[in-house]
Amino acid sequence: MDTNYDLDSVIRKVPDFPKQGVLYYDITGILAVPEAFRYCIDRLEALSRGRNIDAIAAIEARGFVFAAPLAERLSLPLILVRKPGKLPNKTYKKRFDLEYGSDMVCVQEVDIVPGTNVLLVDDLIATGGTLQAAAAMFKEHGAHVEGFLGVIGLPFLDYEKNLEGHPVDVLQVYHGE
Ligand SMILES: O=P(O)(O)OC[C@H]1O[C@H](OP(=O)(O)OP(=O)(O)O)[C@H](O)[C@@H]1O
Ligand SMILES: Nc1ncnc2[nH]cnc12
Repeated sequence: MDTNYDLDSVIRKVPDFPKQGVLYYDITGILAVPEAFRYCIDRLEALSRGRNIDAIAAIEARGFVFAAPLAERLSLPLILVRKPGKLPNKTYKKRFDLEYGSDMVCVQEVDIVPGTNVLLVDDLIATGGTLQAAAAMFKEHGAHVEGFLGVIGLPFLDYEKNLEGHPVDVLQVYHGE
């Protein structure tokens, strides 16, 4: 593993996107630098190894980018948690509030296997609302949530409170402007 890559140096900060007053943490700067991207996947892998995980659940869209290589490295099934209207077949749905709006997460019914332990992965955790809704959907249908992983964490938006009860790990924390 590359030791201690400075992720902050490649995360682009964009004021007032997607709306006034939001400082947007843009992970495309990570993806543009192969060593930085590899470092993220190495770290996420190290945080996941040795745990009792049966599947990785990835949150659309930016969460897919990190969860997919992680699932492949761990040889675990990858479950896509998507926005409405994107998944075929029967789906479960859950509405939630975002830092900048509200949205809904969906998963194919066939992808939730009762009794399995699922690790939920996203690029950024702000309020935790997205992961909380996704986790509720898995739990309501009999799966266990093993924990949450993110690349960026914004604890000033209270995700620690909203996701309490399960381990939450992030690689880079920001404490606001
Ligand atoms: O912790 P929360 O307050 O729920 O916010 C975090 C979520 O918001 C962003 O997704 P966004 O809806 O912007 O979608 P995208 O990944 O498709 O760009 C981010 O990728 C997380 O999924
Ligand atoms: N400040 C932020 N930057 C990037 N993605 C986000 N998702 C929710 N809040 C965000």
